[in-house]
Amino acid sequence: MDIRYSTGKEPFKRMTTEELREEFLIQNVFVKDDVSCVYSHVDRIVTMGCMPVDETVNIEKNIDPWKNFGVHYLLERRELGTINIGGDGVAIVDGEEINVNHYDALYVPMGTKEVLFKSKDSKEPAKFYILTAPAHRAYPLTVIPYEKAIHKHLGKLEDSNERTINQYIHPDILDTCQLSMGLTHLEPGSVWNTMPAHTHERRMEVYFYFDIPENQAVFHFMGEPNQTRHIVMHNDEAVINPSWSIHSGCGTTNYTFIWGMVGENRAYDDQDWLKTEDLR
Ligand SMILES: O=C[C@H](O)[C@@H](O)CC(=O)C(=O)O
Ligand SMILES: [Zn+2]
Repeated sequence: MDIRYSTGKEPFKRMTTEELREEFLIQNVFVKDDVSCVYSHVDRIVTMGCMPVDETVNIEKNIDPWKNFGVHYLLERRELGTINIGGDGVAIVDGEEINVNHYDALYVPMGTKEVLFKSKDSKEPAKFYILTAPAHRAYPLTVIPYEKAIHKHLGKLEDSNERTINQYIHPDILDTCQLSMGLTHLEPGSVWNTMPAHTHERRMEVYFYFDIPENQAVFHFMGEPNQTRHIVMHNDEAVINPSWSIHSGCGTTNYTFIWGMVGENRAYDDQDWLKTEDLR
């Protein structure tokens, strides 16, 4: 398993492009009939991708629960959230088949012994983007269809940031131990996400960028507000943002991304807003 031990604010200032990418960038998220897995020591979040095409795929496929997590199965002491950005799919959770169609999310509680994913049509495979984090109790297994998410329309075309924030795993929808998750879609002509930028000292956040056409990219900005660096993101790539880091991107075109947070609280609005004029 790919393990990231993370870095502090001071060494961050001196990191090269390669070092930044090795530490924070997650590539090859979706591999046919396989599961990718990156363990970050930032709040112990694990970022995974599962793209079942011809097979029914067990999320533990590339995991040794005892060696990697010191438990007997992945979710013994963890909760899981996933959003399917591909074709319609099915999750099989401890034997129960659950439809998780395009743009639907699923929350799987701590204590779940087995999670399998499959696609309804191998010509249009499902793509399950997954986050898991340490948990202390089991909340109910919940499907959050796209229609049930909270849809927040924000920004304006004049500021190049007209977008819809779709909150799926959010306190107003369901309880979780620490996971929050949602999907933000930018309108054509809008390229900036999360501007004005913010940090949230109490939570870390992973961004997963997709719907980026070939030969286009998103410049993801991170680092302390007065020490920003960028990572150039291509399609289906994720980036780990520690709590002290801003996380904001500008694309060469519009795009979509999934954000996921874990840490101290789940209050979405507990953000430390920054003045754009103070960014460096
Ligand atoms: O803490 C919240 C997260 O950074 C994102 O939800 C922000 C976002 O999707 C956006 O402004 O476009
Ligand atoms: Zn944030």
